[in-house]
Amino acid sequence: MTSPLFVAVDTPDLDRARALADAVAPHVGGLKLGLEFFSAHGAPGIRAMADVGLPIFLDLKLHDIPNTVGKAVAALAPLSPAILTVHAAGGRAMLAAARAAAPASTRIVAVTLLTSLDADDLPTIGVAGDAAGQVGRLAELSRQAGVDGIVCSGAEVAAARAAWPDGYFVVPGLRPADAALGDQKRAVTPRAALDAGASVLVVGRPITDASDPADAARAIAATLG
Ligand SMILES: O=c1ccn([C@@H]2O[C@H](COP(=O)(O)O)[C@@H](O)[C@H]2O)c(=O)[nH]1
Repeated sequence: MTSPLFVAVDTPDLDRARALADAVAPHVGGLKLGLEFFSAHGAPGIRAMADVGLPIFLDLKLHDIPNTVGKAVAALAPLSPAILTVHAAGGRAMLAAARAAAPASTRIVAVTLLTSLDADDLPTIGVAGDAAGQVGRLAELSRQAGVDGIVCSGAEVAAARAAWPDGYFVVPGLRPADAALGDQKRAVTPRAALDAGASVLVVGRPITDASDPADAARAIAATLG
């Protein structure tokens, strides 16, 4: 079975990204490339990373008016990402435009509430209530808009799975028990997220900042088996 573990290759250095990907490839199911890498290398960089032979998760978190997001998704289609992110807060029409513009082979997943935010942050961004409520509302909007799933933290994925049994749930902000949180605030372990119903587990710095990234990826993968 394909591993649900995707490594977040967050670096602007193409040689380092490629070396990291080659090192961890035997232990992961895919590569997540986001704003840091894409801003530095664009489409040619994504093609270079696709040569590793793993599915590519393009985490660009698109958030704009429906026409702009639809055209951006269409422009990205030649890269054939397995997963592409948009922000659920862009609204129903934007989500539907993203889904309509993507190839069938690309899963469109909508970011609900960033895992770097917690209850203290919610009033500062105009959200009343708690994280679970906000994720639940945006998950339902995403489902109704016809996208494939959502991005949420491991703390919300069980409820999301219960409400949307065939949804595709991407969970970042994961940390092995002894790992530094960094800027993540709603972290759980990769195993806990998998048990709660995650489809994809995203792990970055606990692997990429390790002295031996391949061994760190192998150790996390071993907890999932
Ligand atoms: O809510 C979100 C959405 C995306 N991310 C991305 O996942 C990785 C996490 O990296 P770590 O080093 O494991 O913290 C990173 O690329 C984020 O852009 C997220 O963390 N939370």
